[in-house]
Amino acid sequence: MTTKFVVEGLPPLEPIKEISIGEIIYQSLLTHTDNTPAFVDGKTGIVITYPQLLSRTCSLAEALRNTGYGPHSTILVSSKNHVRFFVPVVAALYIGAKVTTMNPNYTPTELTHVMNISQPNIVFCSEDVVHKYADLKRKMNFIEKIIAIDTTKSSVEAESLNDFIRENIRSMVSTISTTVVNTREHVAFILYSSGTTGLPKGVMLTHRNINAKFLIWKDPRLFIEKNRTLCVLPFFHAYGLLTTLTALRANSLTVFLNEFEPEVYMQALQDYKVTRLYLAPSFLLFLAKSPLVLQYDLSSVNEAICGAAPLKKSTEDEFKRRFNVDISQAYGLTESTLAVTINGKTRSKPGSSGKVTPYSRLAIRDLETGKFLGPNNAGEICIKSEMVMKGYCRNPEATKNTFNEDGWLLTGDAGYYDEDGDLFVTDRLKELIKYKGFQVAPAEIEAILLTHDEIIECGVVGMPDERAGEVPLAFVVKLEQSQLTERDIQKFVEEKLSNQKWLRGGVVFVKRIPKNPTGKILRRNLRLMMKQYQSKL
Ligand SMILES: Nc1ncnc2c1ncn2[C@@H]1O[C@H](COP(=O)(O)OP(=O)(O)OP(=O)(O)O)[C@@H](O)[C@H]1O
Ligand SMILES: O=C(O)[C@H]1CSC(c2nc3ccc(O)cc3s2)=N1
Ligand SMILES: [Mg+2]
Repeated sequence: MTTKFVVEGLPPLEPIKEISIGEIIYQSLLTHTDNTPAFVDGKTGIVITYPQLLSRTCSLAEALRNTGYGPHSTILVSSKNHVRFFVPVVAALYIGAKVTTMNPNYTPTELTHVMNISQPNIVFCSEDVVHKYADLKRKMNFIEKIIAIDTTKSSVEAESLNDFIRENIRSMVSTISTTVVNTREHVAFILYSSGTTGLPKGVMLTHRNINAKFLIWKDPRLFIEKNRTLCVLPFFHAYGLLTTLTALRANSLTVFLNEFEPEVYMQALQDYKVTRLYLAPSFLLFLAKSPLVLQYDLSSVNEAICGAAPLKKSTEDEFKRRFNVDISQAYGLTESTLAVTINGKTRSKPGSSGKVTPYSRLAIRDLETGKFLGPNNAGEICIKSEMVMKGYCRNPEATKNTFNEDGWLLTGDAGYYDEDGDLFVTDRLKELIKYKGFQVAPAEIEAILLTHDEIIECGVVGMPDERAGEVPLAFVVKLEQSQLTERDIQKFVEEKLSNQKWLRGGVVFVKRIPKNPTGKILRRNLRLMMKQYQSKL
């Protein structure tokens, strides 16, 4: 296999050590003796300090060991963002248990799908979803115990976290001997991809994957290490989980919110003099456009990090005018422990997702021949990295289909890199619309629709058509008072895009576009809406 047309990552500053992330986090918590907060609930002001976090995680780890849990176990954390969310996460990592997380808003059907993948032995959840897991426990014999993390009251179905710890150790401890693991093989996390295209898959990330991520976040060429972070992203998704775990390792402050309430978000940003914002395009759009933002002091912010989906250049420019901060765009997947390219402090080009990170390599593969292409040629983005997953949990078939014969991760995304090695992500291959042999990118039509003043949100999918194969169909959320018609919108697109991209499938006006917690369009849900629309044609 030629190494020609492979983009090497930034040379690493240090080698990846063979120590568990439980030990790495434990060592950094030990150094943090002053009574400063690790987590603050941005809405209630409730705090857990670093010394409290150290004693709770060590005590819970001991209690888990005393009840038979260890490197053979899988521990589930399923809760809305909470000041104690990371207590079971870190305690599990100390004892070498695998950590899996799930969206507490999942329906029983969705939970059944993901539970059968990771098969957790013990569930740490918020009190409001104990009943869901108690129902599942009656059907799934691998679930042994349920512990509620946000209450002091135990119930028949779930012990409180404090009761579980108190009943299983003699006294609180603030030291632990963490379990030694084979960091290249031992799974640290089983995390679910966003379920944008198909049903979520259980991505297995090893301790070595996470170690590499920690080192990248420590890299002064890319990020400012010490920070005060505001995170409204869900801790149960890779983005919120891994970036917050990195903040813990760096002994930084994480101010979190449970949901995105604009006034609360802005007040927290100002009150806690937040320096780093983790964003997805939908939040960034609000910060760039909303008049509310201008009523607050934004001067503390010196880093804005955005990934997950394409970010329009105009939005990036508007944000920069307001915050006077360059956005660090990043590209990655759950399967690559998130970002493998980062447009970090050494900012390269607007609209680019930046340069390849240390410990990673990137190539662009021709869709027909599979051969790697040179600069400014679009094709499938392929990744090799110390951060690439071990595989999909209990899904060897999907794992095999996700790598090529040389072990490159096939991302399913289309893009190109320029002569400086800066990556530009153009679309997702799985979503391309096939109109008479043309490949039409939904994101391109969506970007045009969003330039219309009366269109708030939109999502484009390919509708089956016996003559053309597929035709673009747009779901549109328009301003309440807008008189826009289907034909107006079709003409708007016809004036701006070439023939194959016209909305021959039509336009459907809807109240909202289905999105996942990081603001990505759930196209498989759009396809279900399309089927309902088609049945009425
Ligand atoms: N900077 C970016 N620009 C464009 N797209 C991005 C960017 N960062 C991430 N993405 C998109 O997000 C995807 C990775 O997201 P994630 O792993 O959360 O799940 P998903 O791929 O959206 O869902 P699923 O794999 O379950 O269908 C990438 O494959 C890419 O399509
Ligand atoms: O890992 C990082 O460095 C941070 C910087 S921004 C980023 C993101 N990558 C993805 C990939 C998929 C997704 O659904 C969200 C994000 S945010 N990760
Ligand atoms: Mg994916």
